[in-house]
Amino acid sequence: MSNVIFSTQISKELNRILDSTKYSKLAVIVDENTLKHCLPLLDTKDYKLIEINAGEKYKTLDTCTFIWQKLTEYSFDRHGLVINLGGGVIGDMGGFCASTYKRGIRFINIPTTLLAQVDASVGGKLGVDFNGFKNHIGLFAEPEAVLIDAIFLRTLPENELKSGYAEVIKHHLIRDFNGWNTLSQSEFNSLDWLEIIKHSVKIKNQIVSEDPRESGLRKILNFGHTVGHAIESHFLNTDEPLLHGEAIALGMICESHISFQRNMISKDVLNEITHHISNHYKLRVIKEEAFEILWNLMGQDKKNNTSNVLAVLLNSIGEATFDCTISKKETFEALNFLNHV
Ligand SMILES: NC(=O)c1ccc[n+]([C@@H]2O[C@H](COP(=O)([O-])OP(=O)(O)OC[C@H]3O[C@@H](n4cnc5c(N)ncnc54)[C@H](O)[C@@H]3O)[C@@H](O)[C@H]2O)c1
Ligand SMILES: O=C(O)C(=O)C[C@@H](O)[C@H](O)[C@H](O)COP(=O)(O)O
Ligand SMILES: [Zn+2]
Repeated sequence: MSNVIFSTQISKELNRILDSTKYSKLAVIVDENTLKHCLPLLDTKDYKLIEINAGEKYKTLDTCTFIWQKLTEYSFDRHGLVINLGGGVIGDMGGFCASTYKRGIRFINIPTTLLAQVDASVGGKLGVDFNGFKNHIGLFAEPEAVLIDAIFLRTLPENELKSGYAEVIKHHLIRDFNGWNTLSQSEFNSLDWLEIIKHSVKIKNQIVSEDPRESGLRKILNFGHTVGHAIESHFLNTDEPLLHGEAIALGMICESHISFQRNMISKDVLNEITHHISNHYKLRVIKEEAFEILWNLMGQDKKNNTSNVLAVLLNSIGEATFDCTISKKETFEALNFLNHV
């Protein structure tokens, strides 16, 4: 379970932690946006800056090589400390690089996007994309601490805020029926982000503490991701890539459709979920020729067993079930449903 600290004085809080931690050298990993918008909110001294390119398409082993090269150039030893200042890409990749450098040095996450604050910075899943497959190379390792301050959201573009909101929707759909009723009736622009972040972190931490290495229950945090990751990967290198949360939102519609087809949820529930998602996200038409490509991408999902594509389905709002084998036929029907929402 991650050690999450909520603060409204991020700089002070970080300095307090650094003052009480022994380390030989300090590195801060940023991308061009967090360099501009987030680093100025900290007054940390004596650190080496490692700047990478922003965005999912740089979540690769090549960027890891660059980070490992920098740590080596700066002569980091095993007592070095890394701060990941950024969204989920920096958190996943910076944590992976730290955890593998000289067999592992410590890292602190300072998530600066809604998505990273509600989901990615918590739970210890680290890694990078590989050969077009999401998070294909990685490991589990916990940060020393996760420092969350909603002040970072002030500079976050609206589409990135909405991307993070998809994981909030997910947390409610898998675990919180009452919360969903409130959330789905609220105006997006009047949501209290700090409360939302705290609630999502609580849900995620509860699940992760029961099953840190995803041998069972933790798989429910992957609702929407079997189809969603395939959609995200497929569009990543096109002119119209989707953000992670945007793809997961579409994946949640598809996986809800499969749940409906199996009489696990009613038509009304499917409509309610689809309506809420389509109100917040621009839906994408996926050409039928691409269905087969998506199915092949799903063939590499980390939840699968040797012969089946496995997904998380809903029994009702607030209750999810994992290890459900999904067929190609019902997946294509779900994609077809998505195309006609
Ligand atoms: N490890 C996990 O449990 C977990 C959970 C969910 C998602 N993820 C991963 O997280 C990644 C997505 O994370 P993300 O949505 O944060 O993407 P991201 O890290 O690419 O950040 C989104 C964009 O926002 C910019 N940005 C960051 N903070 C900003 C700020 N405060 N102001 C202005 N701009 C800012 C970034 O530079 C980037 O361009 C995906 O790779 C996904 O697979 C991991
Ligand atoms: O923490 C988890 O467990 C999750 O599944 C959270 C997801 O939102 C996240 O996108 C995660 O990185 C997906 O994991 P993966 O194992 O399918 O790559
Ligand atoms: Zn996700």
